[in-house]
Amino acid sequence: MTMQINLQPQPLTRDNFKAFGDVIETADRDYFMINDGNTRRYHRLAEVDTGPADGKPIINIFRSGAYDYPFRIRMLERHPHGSQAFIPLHGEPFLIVVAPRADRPDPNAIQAFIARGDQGVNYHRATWHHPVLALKDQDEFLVVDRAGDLPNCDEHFFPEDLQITLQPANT
Ligand SMILES: NC(=O)N[C@@H](O)C(=O)O
Ligand code: NI
Repeated sequence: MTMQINLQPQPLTRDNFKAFGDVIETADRDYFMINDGNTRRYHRLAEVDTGPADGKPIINIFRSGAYDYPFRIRMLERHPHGSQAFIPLHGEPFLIVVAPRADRPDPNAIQAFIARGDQGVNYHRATWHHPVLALKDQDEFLVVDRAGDLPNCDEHFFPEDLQITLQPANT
């Protein structure tokens, strides 16, 4: 018998995402002035966690195709040795699907969010998440994560009789 789980994306906020990571945004965030009063510094919105010894923080750009929604979530992944941040480069909203850190993702604990185009996310180390879910085809994201010798991407595929569906966001 197929078990169905429907995910309805909710607006991303600092509070509703804090179990999974950080929201990178300027809205309602503290800042201080630098550069002789010409620049606001929104300081330390998130930290880059590079985990064990040889980890190095790296900066990447992901250019991603967009899926059609509703979209079936067949797997989640995690990075056990470091954080991973996604910052949209073109002001486009995007979707996020996460589950709490655990040996395996709990399907009943999966949550979906929609990020505004002026929000990014920083997944904390080992947070289960779906690979980037762009809403606009070929959208680009600045991605800050970890390079190192240790394998840093665990994938978990859900059983075929578990149908997890990510619904379109109410925009
Ligand atoms: N594998 C990879 O670099 N990308 C994923 O980690 C992702 O979260 O999109
Ligand atoms: Ni990832």
